[in-house]
Amino acid sequence: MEKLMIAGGYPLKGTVRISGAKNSAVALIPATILAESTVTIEGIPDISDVQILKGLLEEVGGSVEFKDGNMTVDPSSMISMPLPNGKVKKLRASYYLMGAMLGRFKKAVIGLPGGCHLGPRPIDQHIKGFEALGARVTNEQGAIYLRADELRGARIYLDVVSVGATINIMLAAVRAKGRTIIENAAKEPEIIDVATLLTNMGAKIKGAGTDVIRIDGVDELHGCQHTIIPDRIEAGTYLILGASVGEGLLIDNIIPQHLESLIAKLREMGAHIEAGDDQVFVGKSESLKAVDIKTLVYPGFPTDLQQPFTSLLTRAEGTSMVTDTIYGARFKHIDELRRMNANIKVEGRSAIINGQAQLQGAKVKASDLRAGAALVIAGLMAEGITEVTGLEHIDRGYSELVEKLQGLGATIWREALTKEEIEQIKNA
Ligand SMILES: CC(=O)N[C@H]1[C@@H](OP(=O)(O)OP(=O)(O)OC[C@H]2O[C@@H](n3ccc(=O)[nH]c3=O)[C@H](O)[C@@H]2O)O[C@H](CO)[C@@H](O)[C@@H]1O
Ligand SMILES: C=C(OP(=O)(O)O)C(=O)O
Repeated sequence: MEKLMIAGGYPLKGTVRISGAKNSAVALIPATILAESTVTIEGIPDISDVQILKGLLEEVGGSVEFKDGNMTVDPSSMISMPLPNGKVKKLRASYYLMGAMLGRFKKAVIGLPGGCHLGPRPIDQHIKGFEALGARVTNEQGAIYLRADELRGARIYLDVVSVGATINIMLAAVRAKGRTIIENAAKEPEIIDVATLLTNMGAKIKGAGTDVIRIDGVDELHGCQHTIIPDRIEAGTYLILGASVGEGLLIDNIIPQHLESLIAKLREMGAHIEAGDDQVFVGKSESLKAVDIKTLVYPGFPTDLQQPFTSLLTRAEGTSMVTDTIYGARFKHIDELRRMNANIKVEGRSAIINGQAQLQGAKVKASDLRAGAALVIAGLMAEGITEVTGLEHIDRGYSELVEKLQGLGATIWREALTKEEIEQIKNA
């Protein structure tokens, strides 16, 4: 077990290249199950969620190679092996195995998903969609059993705009007989990315990226080659870092349109941002003003950037309010930021941040992935040394974090935990 050591208070400068999108990769990899021959995806990030999904595809008989960001999956000898326990519980996105296996094999047994603890993460809309397509769905001892004699296209209205449900229903519907219409669909870029892969495999999908998606089912899907989109959340994390402690940061391999809500907020704070085609430059910010943000479905401000953005707001002049309408309990990073001298209080779904605090290095714990990113940013802003534990969360979503930050001039390294520290974590 390791911790991150950060010597804060020094400016960062230079270019950082963004990896492929975690939240696409975790859906694209299960989607390969639907093909009858080899699928290659370029630009897959080397993160633990990806390694776990690779293992799960192998468990069901797939042959998977993952080297230099290219993942090649031969799904031809896969079988519908039940996956009620083990690795599936380690990540949220294992729920995409439900849609993909149901689409290909018309049956699946998948344990209820894990992932970051952000409060309740229901999957009722996924299940409603599978049932509408003709599947019988039961929950038996913590695993979801799905069976269908055949899948038939249906009109499905999502009661809640959900990225997960939109993608999962799409995965099953591409192999249903006839037309499926998903109404009130989510519009996130990752949905378009998954639809592009499926289309490359021979699926017929129209409207991905809008709130009505039409899918005409096909009998067979074939292998193909696909390049993943850049990770807008990783890119946003570095943009926030650039505004906090940057003296000129160039973020490379980014789609600026995917981050309009963040860029608008950073500009409103007074940050200097220049957006190009696939690069964004963040200049040194002398003074920053407080702003309010509210997380919303895309193209609103992403919930996944709310926590890193909170760290930045601690140095803004004035009082800011952060409201998370997607995951109202996504505030576990706040206690840790307080340990670092931040002046923040939580009221219901909102955090109220009184700036300008000079953060101080401290021993803190990442409770989830983006809380980890928030603490790394805070550590780089703080005076003195910050020690961050809970790296297993950060490793789920940030490829080569230490190397990328070192490349920008940060003093950051990983260190083995002492026996006493391991004991303390076990007893906590
Ligand atoms: C809308 C949104 O910002 N979604 C983010 C959320 O997706 P994630 O897939 O976790 O969440 P969804 O988009 O599916 O859910 C959005 C909201 O709908 C609710 N819900 C969802 C499914 C369901 O069956 N029933 C239900 O009530 C959720 O509790 C949540 O409040 O986290 C992902 C990883 O952090 C991000 O990539 C997504 O961009
Ligand atoms: C919460 C996240 O991941 P997951 O939904 O996979 O837990 C995230 O990407 O911010």
